[in-house]
Amino acid sequence: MADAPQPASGPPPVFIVMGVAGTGKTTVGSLLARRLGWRYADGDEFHPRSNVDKMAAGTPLTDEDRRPWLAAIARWVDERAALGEPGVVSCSGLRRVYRDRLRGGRPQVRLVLLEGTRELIVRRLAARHGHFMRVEMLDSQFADLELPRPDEDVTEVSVEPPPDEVVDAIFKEHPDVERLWRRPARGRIRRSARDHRSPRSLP
Ligand SMILES: Nc1ncnc2c1ncn2[C@@H]1O[C@H](COP(=O)(O)OP(=O)(O)OP(=O)(O)O)[C@@H](O)[C@H]1O
Ligand SMILES: O=C(O)[C@H](O)[C@@H](O)[C@H](O)[C@H](O)CO
Repeated sequence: MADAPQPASGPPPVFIVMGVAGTGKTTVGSLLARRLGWRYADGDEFHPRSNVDKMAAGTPLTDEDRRPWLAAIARWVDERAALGEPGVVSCSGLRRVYRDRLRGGRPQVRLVLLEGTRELIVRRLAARHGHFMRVEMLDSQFADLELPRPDEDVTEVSVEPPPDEVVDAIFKEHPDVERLWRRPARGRIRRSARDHRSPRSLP
């Protein structure tokens, strides 16, 4: 991180973008990372195959199923710190115990919860194709969701506006990241033809 001003101490920030399936974690998380020039990792990539198969078959995950997945995401956060790099990772983070596990001993973690009504998310999931997580799973996701209490210091943002505005709302609550941690437009200069395509169509 040669050209970003370093804060007084501690590892660079890592955002964990959370929310029930279909709230836009991938869409918003990857855009947030792109606008900051940071690395993005998708929480779905950390699931063991057995979890993906289970979700695809329409069975909600249990605490036990989620344990190795959360551990793998926590490892990614720790790797960022070891490299001295910031990052963004998505993770549903539905229950408080999961959030505590992810942020425990990691002061650089900033939790962001994406929020939308069931009706809005149903509409978006119904319009999304080719994803293992189907709209039928949404009720179980809302059932597991434990809304953060004020002591958790979670940034809650509505996903009703378009993705760019959702990211603006996150920046508004974290004004230091753009000022201190935005990386030069490396991604923009080198971005591939693929990145020039418009994002997945938004309903
Ligand atoms: N702010 C937004 N406005 C309009 N459409 C959106 C917005 N955010 C996401 N979408 C659309 O909603 C759908 C779900 O978004 P996305 O796949 O990013 O959610 P997700 O939380 O990552 O889902 P999952 O947890 O199942 O992986 C996608 O089709 C996406 O294009
Ligand atoms: O916690 C969970 O129930 C799951 O991990 C899901 O939330 C998925 O990771 C994802 O959000 C679906 O695509």
